Amino acid sequence: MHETIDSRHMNALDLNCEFFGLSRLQLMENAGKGIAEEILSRFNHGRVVIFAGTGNNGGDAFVAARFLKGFDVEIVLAGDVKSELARRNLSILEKAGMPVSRWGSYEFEGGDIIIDALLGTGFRGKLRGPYRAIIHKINESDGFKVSVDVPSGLDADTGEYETAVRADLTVTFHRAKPGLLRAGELAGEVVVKDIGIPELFEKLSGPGDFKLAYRRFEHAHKGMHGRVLVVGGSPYIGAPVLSALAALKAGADIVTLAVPESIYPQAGSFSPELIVRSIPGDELSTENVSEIARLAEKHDVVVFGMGTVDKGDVAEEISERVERMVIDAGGLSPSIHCNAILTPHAGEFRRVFGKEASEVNVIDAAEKSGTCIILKGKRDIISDGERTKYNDTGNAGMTVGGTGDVLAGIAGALYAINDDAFTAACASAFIAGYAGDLCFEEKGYNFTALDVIEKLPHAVKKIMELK
Ligand SMILES: NC(=O)C1=CN([C@@H]2O[C@H](COP(=O)(O)OP(=O)(O)OC[C@H]3O[C@@H](n4cnc5c(N)ncnc54)[C@H](O)[C@@H]3O)[C@@H](O)[C@H]2O)[C@H](O)CC1
Ligand SMILES: [K+]
Repeated sequence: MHETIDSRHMNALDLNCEFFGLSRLQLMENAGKGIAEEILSRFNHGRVVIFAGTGNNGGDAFVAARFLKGFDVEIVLAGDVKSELARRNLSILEKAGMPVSRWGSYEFEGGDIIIDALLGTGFRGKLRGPYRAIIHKINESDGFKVSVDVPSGLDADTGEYETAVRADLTVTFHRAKPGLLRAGELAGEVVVKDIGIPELFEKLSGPGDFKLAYRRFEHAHKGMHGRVLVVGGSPYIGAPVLSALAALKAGADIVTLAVPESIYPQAGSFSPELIVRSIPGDELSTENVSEIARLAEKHDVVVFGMGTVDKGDVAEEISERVERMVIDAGGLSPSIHCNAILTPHAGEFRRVFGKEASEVNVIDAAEKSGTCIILKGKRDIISDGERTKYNDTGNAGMTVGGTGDVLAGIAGALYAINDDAFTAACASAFIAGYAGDLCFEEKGYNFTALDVIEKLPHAVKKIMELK
């Protein structure tokens, strides 16, 4: 497990915890109690001045204040508290009669302990408003300075800062932030507090993983949200069509479906939303590689193999000519020469890698093949050899034919807009299963692959609305 966690991944983990039932209010309570514990282990009385910002960093300190019994605590707000969680904890203090002042109308006369809860992982850009002035006041005071999560003004990821609190102690949560390791003296003593996030929650894909991968740009032009080339079919016709439709519903702007001419008429008749191309021959072969590579030039990713049998050799040759692939079904091969996401189920994994489909073997196969593997199952296992996560979304209704093709299409759409295969793979496994769960809620187990595709936009909307 990594020593540090950056802000984006910490936020993603928070969202995942909430999705798995561990609320941010609970995390804030644990964070606040952790701050108080560190203070109580060093002091047993004194004047405490808490400088609080407008977000959850302030919220943590409002919780801490409740545990500082025997201390003379006062709160100074830098501005209107925006975070609902922080506001809830502030109103508890107000009801408890704790003095709360506003920076503008507050005379700072120092304190024994100064708690810096102005800015944490939500700090972006240049310091705005009164923050620079408050930080200077804090740094001038001779109280014992405790920074919540990170010294305010420090970029939690890069460690860069212009004006930042010079802390004696920094109490950070769950894992250290990369910026803290680069901040040298500035952060003072750094203590990492466990805030009760189960280890498995850090290994389970959740909505936070999807939000790390999915983006929609306001001022975008066609193609910016991904151009996916789906190549497959023969002997099966429907499979590559399902992947292509899934890529569209997962947000890709342009999806081209390329199939052997033997099935072109049928494959081309399924949907006007797809650009359909015919490749010479009854079935795919290595002779088609130049044609496929030419088509791939206008696309960000090639999704290959759905509806084919035993086309690993074709996949290998394509992988020498393109940047990025998603490979499924008959296209699976252990020797792919480009960045790729492979989506085998247990049987396919045994066939392709000649080993049992266990977590250890998936990690080993991903490492040796230099690819990212999604081993599909009741619990999907996703690994790029270095990082490994699971996905538990989905249900028994997804054993119906075609859901694997749907996952391959989704992975194509997300890999088209993410350079990191692992990020795209975790997000794909999560949203495919989540869409299946929404289908189950509506229809029970007898839904089909087309139902999952139809549910995708709704699934994405629900996840992106989560704050
Ligand atoms: N899992 C955890 O680790 C938990 C961490 N917690 C704490 O939450 C903060 C992050 O909270 P967030 O609300 O996302 O952001 P901040 O409080 O850090 O700041 C946002 C706040 O500040 C304003 N702001 C942002 N940049 C600037 C700027 N340049 N100038 C002025 N103001 C700025 C912005 O408008 C926001 O209102 C984390 O550090 C932990 O302390 C959770 O409480 C528990 C779980
Ligand atoms: K802080």
